[in-house]
Amino acid sequence: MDRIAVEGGTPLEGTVRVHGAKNAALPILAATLLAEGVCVVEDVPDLQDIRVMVDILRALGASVDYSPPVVRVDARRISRTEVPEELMRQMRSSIFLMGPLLARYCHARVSRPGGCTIGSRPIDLHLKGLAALGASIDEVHGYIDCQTRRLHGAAIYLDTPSVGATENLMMAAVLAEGTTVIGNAAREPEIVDLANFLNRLGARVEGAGEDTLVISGVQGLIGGRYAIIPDRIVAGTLAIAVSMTGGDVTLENVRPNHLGAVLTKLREGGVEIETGRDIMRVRSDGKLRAVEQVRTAPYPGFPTDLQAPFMALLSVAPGMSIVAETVFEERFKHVSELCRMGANIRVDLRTAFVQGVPRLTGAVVQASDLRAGAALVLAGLVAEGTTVVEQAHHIDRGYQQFDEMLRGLGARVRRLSQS
Ligand SMILES: CC(=O)N[C@H]1[C@@H](OP(=O)(O)OP(=O)(O)OC[C@H]2O[C@@H](n3ccc(=O)[nH]c3=O)[C@H](O)[C@@H]2O)O[C@H](CO)[C@@H](O)[C@@H]1O
Ligand SMILES: C=C(OP(=O)(O)O)C(=O)O
Repeated sequence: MDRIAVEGGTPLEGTVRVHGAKNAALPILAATLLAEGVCVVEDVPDLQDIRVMVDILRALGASVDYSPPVVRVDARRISRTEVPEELMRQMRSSIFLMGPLLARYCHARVSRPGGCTIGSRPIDLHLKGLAALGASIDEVHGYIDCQTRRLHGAAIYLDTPSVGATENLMMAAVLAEGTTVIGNAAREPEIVDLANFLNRLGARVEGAGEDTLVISGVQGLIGGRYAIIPDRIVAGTLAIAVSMTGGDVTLENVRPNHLGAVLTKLREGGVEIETGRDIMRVRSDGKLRAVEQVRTAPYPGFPTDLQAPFMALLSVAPGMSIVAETVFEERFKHVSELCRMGANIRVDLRTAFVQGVPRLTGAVVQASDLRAGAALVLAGLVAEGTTVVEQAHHIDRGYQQFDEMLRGLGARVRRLSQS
């Protein structure tokens, strides 16, 4: 298992291009199954989860040419509608195969998906929504078997604005007979990206980015070419890193308007940020202020995926900051590791009280999941001495060559590979 070693104390300087968004690319690659022609998807990041999605598409019989950052999928000769269990288990996004397989082939057999262990992560909203669209669903021996004669439009209300359920149901509804209305839909930029991709192929999805989606089913989708949006979580992580270390970094290929809540909190913490349409400059002298309250929430709220990296920042911001995690019930696993590095954080249920300390000290710490791992690398960038982040494979699920990206900005970061 790889580890990442970080020597703290170097300000970050320079320019970096942010790669395409993992959380947009994954559902879009699943959606290529819906097309009757070839799809070419550009700016797909080179990440472990993407490789798993490519393996799944190939296992189903699609012909996939994967030359990062471009993926070409020809799904005209699908031979199988069951996703192999060993691939299902490797990531949460394997659940995205359900909607497209059902819509196009009237059958899908999957097991429960894997993914970051940040809470119980049920899939009840996916299953309830698919049932409303006309799927009959049986769950036995750990497998979920769904079939239908043809999906039909329905009025669906999501009890919580689940990103994954919104995407799965959108993909199922584009080929359903009639109109589907999804109420309390998620509004994340990745939802808009998926809707834009589907519409490029001839689907009729309206309202993406708002809380009600209206999807008018069509007979079939054609192929097409599409470029994925920049990864707002990678951009946010880098902006937080610069804010902590001090320095001056220009991020290219970003959409600052996707980062509203994060930029507000960084400015509150004393960081200077200039934004253009797809560029952002972050400047900091490394002297941060505590922020009163960070509360994660569905978009446009503060993203739960940046809660851990932001907590690394707050752990060295003088004063008391309060962080409330409202999206996932077990997303504080980085706290014990930050405390191992000298942070002063107390957790009460889903609220963390962070008392900023003057300095962190390097230690051997464990990445429990993707964003927790990134947070520990960020903490290492400002810690005295050496930090070794174990289980670095979690970080590779969401950041393309994170160590190299940071080295390019002057950080002293090394990957220690173990066979
Ligand atoms: C691949 C991808 O895009 N992953 C993102 C996606 O995950 P994911 O799509 O899994 O997250 P959801 O938006 O579905 O989850 C939000 C909340 O809804 C609950 N829930 C979800 C589905 C369901 O059927 N029932 C239910 O109760 C979850 O337990 C959680 O508490 O959105 C999360 C929230 O922004 C991000 O942290 C993940 O990075
Ligand atoms: C939780 C995440 O990913 P996933 O939903 O794929 O587990 C994430 O990207 O932070």
